[in-house]
Amino acid sequence: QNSKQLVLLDTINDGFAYDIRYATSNNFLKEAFYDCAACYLRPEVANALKEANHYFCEMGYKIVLFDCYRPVSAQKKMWKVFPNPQYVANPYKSGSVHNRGAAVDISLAKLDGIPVDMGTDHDFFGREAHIDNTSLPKQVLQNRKILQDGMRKFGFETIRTEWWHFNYKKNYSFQIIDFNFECN
Ligand SMILES: C[C@@H](N)C(=O)N[C@H](C)C(=O)O
Ligand SMILES: [Zn+2]
Repeated sequence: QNSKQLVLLDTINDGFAYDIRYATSNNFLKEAFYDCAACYLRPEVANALKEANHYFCEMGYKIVLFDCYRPVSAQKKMWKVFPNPQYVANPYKSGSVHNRGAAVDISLAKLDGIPVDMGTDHDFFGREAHIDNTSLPKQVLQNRKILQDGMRKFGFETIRTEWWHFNYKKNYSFQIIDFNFECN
């Protein structure tokens, strides 16, 4: 049942760059807690993201994926380390839109792979990552605007505290999915 609710993004489109942080130790838990670097999403979310990537590609960028569907067990691990609902959704309340296969953590890179400067790294939990923080270099503000404007065109919404996080429009009305990554 669950595997039908989610699709692997690379079976829909191969134009994305992958940097799935929770499959590596380069994340705020400092340990890999995904079995593989996969991006699972609900089909309608995957299709919207494909359209967004096409739009960015025409502008000379591609989407870099940091996180897509996130198992509830992973959300609980995060909450144990950093129980601050401004930055990590509480798995014991409504949970995260990632747990519903309808949120992504992303950035942009140029088509040659050079990362675009967004001012902080993924999962920098502080004021510099907030999208209403205008005390940042002009180029960073411009880069974030390109990302946000592009994503909004395809049905994605921002959250105030994380420039990298986007919820697909129906967000919390999607059911939580309990699924473990299928890895080759
Ligand atoms: C943990 C961070 N990458 C993230 O996705 N935060 C939001 C608020 C979430 O947990 O849904
Ligand atoms: Zn997120």
